[in-house]
Amino acid sequence: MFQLRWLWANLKGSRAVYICALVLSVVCNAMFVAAQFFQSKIIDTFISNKQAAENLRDHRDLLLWLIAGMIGVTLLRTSLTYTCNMYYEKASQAMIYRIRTHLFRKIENQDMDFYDRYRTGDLMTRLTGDLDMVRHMVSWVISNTVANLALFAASMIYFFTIDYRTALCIMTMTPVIFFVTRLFSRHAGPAYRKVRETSSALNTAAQENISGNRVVKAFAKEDYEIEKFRKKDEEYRGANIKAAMVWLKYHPIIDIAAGALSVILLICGGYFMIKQHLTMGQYVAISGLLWAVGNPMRNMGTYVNDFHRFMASAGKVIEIYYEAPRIVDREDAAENKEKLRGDIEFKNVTFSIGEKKILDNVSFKINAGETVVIMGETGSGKTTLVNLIPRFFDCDRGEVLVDGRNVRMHKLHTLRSSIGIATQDVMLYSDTIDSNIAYGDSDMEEEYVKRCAELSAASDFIEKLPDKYETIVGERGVGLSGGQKQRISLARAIAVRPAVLILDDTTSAVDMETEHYIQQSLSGGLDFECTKIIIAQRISSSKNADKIIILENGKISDMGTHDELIKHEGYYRQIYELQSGINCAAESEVTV
Ligand SMILES: Nc1ncnc2c1ncn2[C@@H]1O[C@H](COP(=O)(O)OP(=O)(O)OP(=O)(O)O)[C@@H](O)[C@H]1O
Repeated sequence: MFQLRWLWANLKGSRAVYICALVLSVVCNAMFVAAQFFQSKIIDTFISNKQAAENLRDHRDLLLWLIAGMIGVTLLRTSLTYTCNMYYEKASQAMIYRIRTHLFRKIENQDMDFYDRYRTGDLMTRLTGDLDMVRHMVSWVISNTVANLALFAASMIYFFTIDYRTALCIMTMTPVIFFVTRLFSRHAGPAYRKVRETSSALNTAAQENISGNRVVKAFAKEDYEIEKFRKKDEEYRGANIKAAMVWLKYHPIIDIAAGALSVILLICGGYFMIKQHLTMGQYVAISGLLWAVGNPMRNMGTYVNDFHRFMASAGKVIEIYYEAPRIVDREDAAENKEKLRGDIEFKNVTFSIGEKKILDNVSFKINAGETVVIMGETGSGKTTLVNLIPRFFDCDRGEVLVDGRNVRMHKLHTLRSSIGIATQDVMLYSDTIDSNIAYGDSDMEEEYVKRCAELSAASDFIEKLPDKYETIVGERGVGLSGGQKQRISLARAIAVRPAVLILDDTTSAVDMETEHYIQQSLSGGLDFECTKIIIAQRISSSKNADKIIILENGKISDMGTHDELIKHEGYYRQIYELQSGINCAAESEVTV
């Protein structure tokens, strides 16, 4: 079974501790039999024996030894059980720590399309509930199954040493339990897979609702969302009930079979006692240990239940565990230690998502230090185009070159750390503004953080906040306006002193005056050289650009400077006329 082999592989480093725990667990359970052995000796020699009084007088030492043995075994068992549980806990926690860290690293290093395929709620379920189930398997299910099997085996061996006839009668119930458990196991698997699926859907619904609460409120759709969540909750409840019903259907049979053991012992044990195959002490010993045979039978269902829960959860964890990103460093990638310059070239680049062609034969060149504005209708492929530069995606045909080298031949870390991006969808971490700007660089000087905030026109509003740069901005920057969040995001992108600065509609939510200030800062205020690629819709952003690229349905329909583009009919001139109120055609007629 792959899941179990995977568990074993992940126990690396803690295997010795885990095996010790398993052995201790077997020893502890076998000790129940030892205690019963001392008890049966005491009864047979000092209670039910015809010479009990003489034995008590003549063999008092033996009695004391037997009592000491009983107490000693119990004390030893208790302390060993404590050690054993500690070992289980240590091994399982170490294993789950390793898996969790590995999983998180895997998720962090996935390609962009991974996040389209998996929903956040589902990934969270895998990292929490599913992992907990894996730990439960190691620390509880396996340990208890081994303990119960040891208890069952030790008791049965003891019964056989006492009287094989009585032991065989007790054993008659074993095939019944085995058969019922197998039948139950076959139905439990699908039921628990369904529980797992519905739990993930429930978590996703909750997560999406919490993070999208503002949309819900804006549209006054609380009732609609509550109803949607209720349905998911109902499905989850239904799946749980179904899974429980599977167990409840078989449980009475197992319970009856385990309960029948007492009747069997009463009838058969009584008969063999009359026939003098069994002494009173032996009968009491078997009777006293009957729970050790009955309980494992009863518990079998619980373990099978948990085993199927584990299989469903482990399957989900393993899926991510072995998920490999396609965009990785090539072995022959250049070991470029120096900062990139920022020359960019697209050579006949074509890129599709599924069957849909997003970029079609795109070619252009940007020299280091230039400012290039990309414009085009919504959905024309602007974001996709800039996403190819840091290799968020790889193009299907053609080449994307940075500093004259194909991006596939750069080390990913070198490439991406040379690019600063302020994305369309601003994400601020639940941390201080200072930490959001100096993202991941705790050594960044406060003065430099402030300088970046100034350049992005963020310092004025930050200074007015109660804790200034130490103000905590909530998840996704709750408490800040869209424009304020955009400016912090821009400061974060500048702070890495990138060779290429990509701004994807970063100033769409700021007023014209602030936008003008930001443009001035970017063109003359940066203390480092960088190529600026700006996706924008406003002519004010593109007027002074070295180059403007117009995208239409994934193709470059026009390219040039502002002055060149307004000279002829096209998308840019249309936008220019619309935004400035100037009619270019009429003006040129007047000039002529
Ligand atoms: N993950 C995806 N799966 C499928 N199609 C996608 C995906 N991402 C983008 N697209 C499609 O690719 C096309 C280009 O998207 P892109 O985001 O690059 O456009 P855009 O010009 O930046 O648009 P906007 O101005 O609205 O941001 C769109 O038609 C979009 O539907």
